[in-house]
Amino acid sequence: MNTEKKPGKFQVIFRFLKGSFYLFVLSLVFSVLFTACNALTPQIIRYAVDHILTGVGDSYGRHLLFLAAGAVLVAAILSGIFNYFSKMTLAKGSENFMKNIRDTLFHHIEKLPFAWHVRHQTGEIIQRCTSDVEVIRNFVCNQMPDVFRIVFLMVLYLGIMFSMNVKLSLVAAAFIPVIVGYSGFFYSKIGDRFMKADEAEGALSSTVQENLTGVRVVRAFGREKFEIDRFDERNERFAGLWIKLGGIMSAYWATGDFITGIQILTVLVTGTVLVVHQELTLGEFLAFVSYNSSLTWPIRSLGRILSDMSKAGVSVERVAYILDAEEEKEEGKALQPPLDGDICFEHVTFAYDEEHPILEDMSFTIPAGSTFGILGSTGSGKSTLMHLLNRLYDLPPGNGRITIGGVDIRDIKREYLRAHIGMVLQEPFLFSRSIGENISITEETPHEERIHHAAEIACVDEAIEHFTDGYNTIVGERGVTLSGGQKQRVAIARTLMMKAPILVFDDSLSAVDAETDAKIRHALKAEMEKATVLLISHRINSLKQADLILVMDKGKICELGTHEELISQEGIYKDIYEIQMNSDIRVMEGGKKA
Ligand SMILES: Nc1ncnc2c1ncn2[C@@H]1O[C@H](COP(=O)(O)OP(=O)(O)OP(=O)(O)O)[C@@H](O)[C@H]1O
Repeated sequence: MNTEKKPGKFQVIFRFLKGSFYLFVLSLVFSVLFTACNALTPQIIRYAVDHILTGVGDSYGRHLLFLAAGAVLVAAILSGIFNYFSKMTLAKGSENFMKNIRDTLFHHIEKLPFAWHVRHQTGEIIQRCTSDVEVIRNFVCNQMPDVFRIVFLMVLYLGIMFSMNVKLSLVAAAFIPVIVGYSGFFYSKIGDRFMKADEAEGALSSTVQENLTGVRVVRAFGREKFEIDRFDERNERFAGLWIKLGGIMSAYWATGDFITGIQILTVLVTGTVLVVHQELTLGEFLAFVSYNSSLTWPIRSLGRILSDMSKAGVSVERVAYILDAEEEKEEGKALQPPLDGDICFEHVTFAYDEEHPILEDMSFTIPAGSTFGILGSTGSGKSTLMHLLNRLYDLPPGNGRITIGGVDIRDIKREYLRAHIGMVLQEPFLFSRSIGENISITEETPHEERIHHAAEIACVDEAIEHFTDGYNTIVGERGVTLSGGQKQRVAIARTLMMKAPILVFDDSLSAVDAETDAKIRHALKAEMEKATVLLISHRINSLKQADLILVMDKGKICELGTHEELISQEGIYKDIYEIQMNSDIRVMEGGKKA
């Protein structure tokens, strides 16, 4: 059990502030200076009204007026400069902060075990890495500095206001808890509605995404009307939720404006009375009104920011969930032995979860340099054997062992093991890059000749040269669409580039016609003479040249032998052989008649 104490929410955030914390501090210092400069202007106005206005007719008065105008100008220039540096350092700090989060998340996700990726939906992970990270960015880079700035502004302005007139300040300040409380309460109540609208947006965009990626299925099954109706229904729900929200928000703004209006009105009336009673000078009154109106917007937004900030906690938890997931650890001896020996499965028993055993007590040996065929019904556990061989999953202690050249693979460094086992999967994944880049993905310095040679062995060179851009043709959404068979062959070429001593073909020729399949296998055998080849296939024709063939069913070994041995005895292999031979004959006869 992991006894390490999990970091608290703020610790999670602080680790990303490394290297940029000083920028946030600088930004706050500039923001303080900016606010202080802004606070000067009403004081200059106050002085001008109380001391200059009466004597502006004489030259001394005019001199003072110019000084006051100059002071306002200097305050405006300084405030502009401080504002610029405050925003600039904040932007720099924010980008560094975001870069740190993105780097950490991506590097961490790359190192998470395969099982973790299987258990989690890609969409969910992407949402945590985008939307939740955005909420955290907003919290750290906007909301926290805003709260600091607003609180400082309130303390400074209220301090100045109280120093001018306590009575009027008490009247103005009495409204602050009402305004902050009102917007805070409102946003905390409306939060659920925003969440529902966000979910509706998610549902709407996933409908669009599914339809774009699954356009062929939609057309082939004539589901356009159904999909359009589904989209319309979701679109309507989404629009409905936002219209309702729009109504509620309008009421909120109107009520907020009303409360603020009442506050300004009260300050105006009280201030006028105080001026009339000579408890306040005209200049002080004007400065007071100016400070009061400068406080209105920040105070109104404070409640919203505070209530929004509570959402960041959930997002931090969602991102921390990914960061807390344990990376793949090397627990064995991390050896790097030569991998050209026999591969032995010894009493291998395995289950992905406790309830469903997948492999049961499987023991067999794959002689070094041989071609080893595996046949079995779907779901019988063939790919699982390969997951174990590649250490995508480790065999728990007591569940048997797998050795290569006598070394338990749990003691072989994962990275090394995987770099020496070339895997070609049934549904290969190609990156949205050029075909050449896809083939040479494992090469530090791609070599054109080697790329072409690998493509030739995989029988895909002609097809590639047929494209206008040849090996520079981009694969995927931005480029050409390769057929299933072409993709499989590009993936084979990619694996051949590894020059791995062990090659696994997991039903990876299923989309290739029988003739090309045979051609590829012969070329492969000639090229990779010494390699141990594991060939998983449903086609007897592909398997029959193998040195040994393992037949499995429901996670158990049923038969093991050469093609000749297996067809000379009753069993699954012979049954499948006969079915496939008969259907081949029927196809040939059909062809002749036609
Ligand atoms: N990562 C996984 N997590 C949980 N269960 C899995 C996982 N991979 C496969 N299984 C389950 O294990 C069983 C064996 O799957 P496996 O892919 O090994 O079969 P297979 O013989 O290769 O099938 P096919 O010929 O259809 O590819 C199946 O029931 C499958 O649902």
